[in-house]
Amino acid sequence: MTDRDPRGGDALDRELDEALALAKDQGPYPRRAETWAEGPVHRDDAEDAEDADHADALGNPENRGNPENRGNPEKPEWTDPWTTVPRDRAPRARRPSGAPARHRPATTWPDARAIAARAPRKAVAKAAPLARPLAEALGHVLATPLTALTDLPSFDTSAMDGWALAGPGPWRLPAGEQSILAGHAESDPLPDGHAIRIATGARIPPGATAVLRTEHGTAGDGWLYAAPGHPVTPGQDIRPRGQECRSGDLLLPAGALVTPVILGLAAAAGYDELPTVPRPRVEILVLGDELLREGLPHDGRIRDALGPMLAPWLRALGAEPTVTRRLGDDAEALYAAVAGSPADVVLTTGGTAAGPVDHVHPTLRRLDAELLVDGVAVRPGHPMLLARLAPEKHLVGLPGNPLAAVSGLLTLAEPLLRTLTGRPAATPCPAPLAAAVQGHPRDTRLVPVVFRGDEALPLRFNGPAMLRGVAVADGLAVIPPGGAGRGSEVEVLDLPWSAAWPSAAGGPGDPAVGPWHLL
Ligand SMILES: Nc1nc2c(c(=O)[nH]1)N[C@H]1C(S)=C(S)[C@@H](COP(=O)(O)OP(=O)(O)OC[C@H]3O[C@@H](n4cnc5c(N)ncnc54)[C@H](O)[C@@H]3O)O[C@H]1N2
Ligand code: MOO
Repeated sequence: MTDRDPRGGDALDRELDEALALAKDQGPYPRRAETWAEGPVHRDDAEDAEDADHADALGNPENRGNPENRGNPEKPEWTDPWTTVPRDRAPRARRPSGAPARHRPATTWPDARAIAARAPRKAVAKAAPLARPLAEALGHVLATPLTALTDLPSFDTSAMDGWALAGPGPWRLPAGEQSILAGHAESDPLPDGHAIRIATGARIPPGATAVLRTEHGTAGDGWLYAAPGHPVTPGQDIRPRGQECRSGDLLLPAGALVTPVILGLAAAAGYDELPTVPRPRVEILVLGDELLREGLPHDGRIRDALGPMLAPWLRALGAEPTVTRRLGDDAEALYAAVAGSPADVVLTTGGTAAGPVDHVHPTLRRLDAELLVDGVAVRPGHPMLLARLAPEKHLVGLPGNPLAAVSGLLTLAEPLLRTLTGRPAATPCPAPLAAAVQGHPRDTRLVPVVFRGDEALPLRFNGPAMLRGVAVADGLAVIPPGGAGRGSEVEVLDLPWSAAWPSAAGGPGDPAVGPWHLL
């Protein structure tokens, strides 16, 4: 960090000292040294100016800030990506005049995730497992490893419709229309040189050495002949007992999130119910007087984009969203809701910054909460926070801008819930970038991408207030401070449903794809 900072190490060291002194002065809030550990990053005028310079370098034809440059690709229009005020009218610093400076060093993005992952002192996963019928287990987390209760297949099985045969041909067929069908009990042994009709999934009779597919054999006059070009090899088209697993084999580790496929596998392996982790309960508090629950935006009011999105997303992370409450900008209502919440995790949206109706910090102070993360060096979403309200009760404060809230969800809520549910971290999934991505000088960026072949293609509509890019994304690329060139390998955070999108998004003509610019 120091290397990249144009102000030099001494200035930064001084700032860190100031920040630490300030932290001590602030008493119990924040109480954790972790919050300050990764200085010296804090918002100040100099950094605001850097943001502005950075935005200059990007250029942004999406932006209609400067009418002089409209439509001129050589001279991109400029706006401060955070305030969207054109440069000629933008103040150099975003801090409201007269407002006290908030010198809180942001936690680095990797540290923020690590802090969130180790925040719970006692994983909910350690509680006694709940046995759930398969029909109710979807989306829950396995409390114990899933071991096979049977061999699979549980008997030697015909893989094709045709004839079961014993030894080399031609083969004698039984008189009449005898067939062995799926579900039949074990049939009589098949003598050498004999064959019998068999269906896919039926038990192979004792003595049979292979299956000949219907289309590869000719039957007539009580004899079966293999068609020319289709010699029979021993074992062909027989699925031997235990081919997929033996009884007692480990099929899945504890901590796996139960998907539709896992329900199928568990049923095949003999389960009627699954041992699941009790889900951490999450209460969602949506803040903002401006938010509408229905209809079109009007009179400066906008639709609540987060209320509908968060509960299903949390469920996909193995949590139990108990209720979504819209509290407006009412400090007392927020205090009462957080103080009285019986949930394991309270998730707030909006109100994390320093505006006149941003009540999250004051509420946490009032509750004497332990602030574990107070701002993260990530774009979008830097005002996100994580607090401990009680030994086993946490609050994740998501910023109000919708993509910033997604960033907070992936940065803080996902690791916290992962630990609470006893799930392992996903294996990092690096992919080469299909286009260069401009970075923030010192913050990590999370940018929606789609996979095209092996490459991650950055999407447009990636501004903090936009969901249009992430709505069609396969994941969010983690762009390190300073940016990443075309072809450079970056981590891509998966979205729980990304497999549903491979061909739907990013095709020719999809406006979500390029030309790519940071918004
Ligand atoms: N002085 C500063 N102001 C701001 C800073 C800063 O560092 N200093 N950071 C900016 C950034 S970045 C973000 S992100 C926001 C975060 O603000 P809050 O968490 O306090 O969120 P709000 O002010 O309540 O809302 C921000 C924005 O998002 C809209 N919003 C809120 N909730 C929803 C929702 N459920 N659905 C759709 N849109 C929502 C809200 O109307 C605002 O437009 O602060 C910046 N300011
Ligand atoms: O605009 Mo803010 O970066 O967190 O969304």
